[in-house]
Amino acid sequence: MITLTDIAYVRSGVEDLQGAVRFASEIVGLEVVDSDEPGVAHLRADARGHCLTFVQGRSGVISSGFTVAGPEALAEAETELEKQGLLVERGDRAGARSRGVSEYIAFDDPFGNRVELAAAQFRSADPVRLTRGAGITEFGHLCLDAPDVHEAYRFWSTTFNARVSDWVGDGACLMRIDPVHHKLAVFRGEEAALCHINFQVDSLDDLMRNWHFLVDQGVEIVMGPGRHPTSGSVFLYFRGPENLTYEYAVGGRLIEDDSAWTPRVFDLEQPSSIDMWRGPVAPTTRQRQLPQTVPAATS
Ligand SMILES: O=C(O)c1cccc(O)c1O
Ligand SMILES: [Fe+2]
Repeated sequence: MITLTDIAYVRSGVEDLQGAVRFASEIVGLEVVDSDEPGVAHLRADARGHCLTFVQGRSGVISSGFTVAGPEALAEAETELEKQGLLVERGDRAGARSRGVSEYIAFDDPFGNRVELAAAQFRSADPVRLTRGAGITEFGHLCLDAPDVHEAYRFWSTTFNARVSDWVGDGACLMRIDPVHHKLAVFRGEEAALCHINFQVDSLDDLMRNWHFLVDQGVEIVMGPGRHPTSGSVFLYFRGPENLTYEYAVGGRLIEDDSAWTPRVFDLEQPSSIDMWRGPVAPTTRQRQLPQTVPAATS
């Protein structure tokens, strides 16, 4: 079993690099990190050197990154994944540098979501300079799509240390890899995709201020403000350029004692299973997974 220690980053292809960066910084509030790579832009939310990277090119998610404990754990993971019959690619130096990690491997999950594991993600000792006072505290979770969430859970819980915290029927599997209620979620979708990327904010005031700010800026609100009965967080989903859905959330339960927690199943047919305040539920947008047409190591 491979132990994931944290989520690390999302890497996304965008046709309009400037537009994507402008939205992520001026609207979402992330810090733009200096980059000397042409056609590549990095954004920062927390102590991670960066957690969101845009690569000029075809629109769609390129990969989702996680960390393991170190180089030995990464080598073991590589062996383990190959033993399972997965095609594992070793990242090269340029790829590692671009990801802000020491070394990494890449593979596709059974549904075609590109997953990367890093031995270490570089931290930055510089204070985060959020572009506006959005109150972002951290990259909270990432959510992938797969046609069968139970099958997805079999993969994430047998190959990795992911534990289901709650189900929303056959529609969503919310998984933890540490006490945070979920850092990884899989939603039912027709094909592999990035459903959304979550940033935690400091307070309910931040979330509500952000909501008004987004509305003022003409940003499409996908859903919320609402409250998830599962994690208990207050959320707001909104749509950025090229179908990248962002979520701000505040709060969210911690599950400190694994043995004391029984995953709950909420009825997918009930709107209150996603928003216990029963706000309007809009279809979420998703960023489709780009096929790996070039070796992952250089993409
Ligand atoms: O926080 C949650 O519980 C949650 C539930 C459904 C969908 C989500 O994106 C969530 O973050
Ligand atoms: Fe979420």
